[in-house]
Amino acid sequence: MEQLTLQPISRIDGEVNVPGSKSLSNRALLLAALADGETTLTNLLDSDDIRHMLVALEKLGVRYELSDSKTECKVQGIGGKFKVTGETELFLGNAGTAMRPLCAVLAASDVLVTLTGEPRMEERPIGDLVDALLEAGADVTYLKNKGYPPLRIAGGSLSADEVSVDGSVSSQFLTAILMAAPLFASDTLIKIKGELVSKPYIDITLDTMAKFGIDVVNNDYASFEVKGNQTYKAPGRFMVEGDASSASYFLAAGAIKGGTVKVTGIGSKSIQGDIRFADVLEAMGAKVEWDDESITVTGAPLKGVDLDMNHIPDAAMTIATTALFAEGPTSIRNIYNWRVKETDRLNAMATELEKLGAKVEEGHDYITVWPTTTLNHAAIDTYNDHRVAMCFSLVALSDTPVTINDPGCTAKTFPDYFDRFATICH
Ligand SMILES: O=C(O)C1=C[C@@H](OP(=O)(O)O)[C@@H](O)[C@H](O)C1
Ligand SMILES: C=C(OP(=O)(O)O)C(=O)O
Repeated sequence: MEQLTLQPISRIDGEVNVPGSKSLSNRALLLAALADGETTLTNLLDSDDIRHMLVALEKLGVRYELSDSKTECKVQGIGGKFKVTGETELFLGNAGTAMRPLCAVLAASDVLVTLTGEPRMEERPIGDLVDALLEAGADVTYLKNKGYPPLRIAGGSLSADEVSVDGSVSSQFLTAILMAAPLFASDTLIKIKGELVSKPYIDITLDTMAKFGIDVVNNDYASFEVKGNQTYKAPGRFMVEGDASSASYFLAAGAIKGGTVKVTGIGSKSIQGDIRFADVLEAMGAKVEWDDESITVTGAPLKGVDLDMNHIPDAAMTIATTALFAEGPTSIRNIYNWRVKETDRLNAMATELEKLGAKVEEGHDYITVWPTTTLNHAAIDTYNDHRVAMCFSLVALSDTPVTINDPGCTAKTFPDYFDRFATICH
């Protein structure tokens, strides 16, 4: 297995332009494919999750041209539902932003498809989304375990005056129904069951749909109204913002060991909820400056915090390792769904932090981390989880080296993460 050892870093300083947002890239690609007209996407993320969406769209008959850098893509929209004859298999890796929205859109299209993925994808729930689609008349069957991919979808006309979707495990189920609902044969009232998690991702969905010409009525996140029989309209150009979750590692490094780190490509105008990660760093004691297109963090002594981070589930992982550098314990709360992402992240983070010598309490839906004066040099297992690999790079900001097992797993969302991280390490 490949390993990367990072030696202790004495100073952090610099500017980093983060690659395009995963969440926006995959939403915009799918809507550009469905839209009437041509869309040029710029600053597209080039990573495994996006590649899976691109390959799937190609198999669904969508024509696009990808630039050599793979960050610009001209998509010829099909102007309606997908129509493919014969049976098609789409392999979607471990990309939730491909699996969930494609599942819903394909259920409403004229296709016969199987959706498959990596072994971990077969353990990531999708039953709440399938249940909602069944209410609208979809034909979806589980090929292995009930409630999990792989799935077989015999697409067709969907309609329901009302569908209810449970939002308490993943917001991606609601995102998927929202994106598919304009293709339904009737107007739909989408009602949310349970406590909606990761709410800011719904704002990304609604904002992207609006840019593709579809307005949704949002009744305070309790229900949503979407008109049926609509066609997405190509906006001409769609510029993908930088990825706010990817920014978190650089911003945290600045907070811990700055110097000053300026991240460009996202800023106060960003639609991504993960920009609120900078507020957590500020609450811990770092100095944060906002611009429309950048966020700048300057280091200061940090103190532990006790916060609900349900709204920033991905960036919150970065707080778990930042906590090693704060005075006093840090609790990250209301993050049960860490358990159903790339790995059981609550367990993975607790296990790896303990290897470093930190005291950790792993709760059902929270984690508390106590800093320790000396850290052990450990080989961090990454569980094929890009974020475990990236957030443990921060351990090198201590006096102890850190070894990251399988650093290549960052390819899911940030293939050259370690090279970019090196540019701010001095
Ligand atoms: O819609 C999205 O783009 C995402 C929603 C979040 O998932 P959950 O809603 O499952 O928390 C997030 O963790 C994921 O990385 C991306
Ligand atoms: C949870 C994540 O990914 P996915 O989009 O596959 O859910 C993530 O990127 O942290």
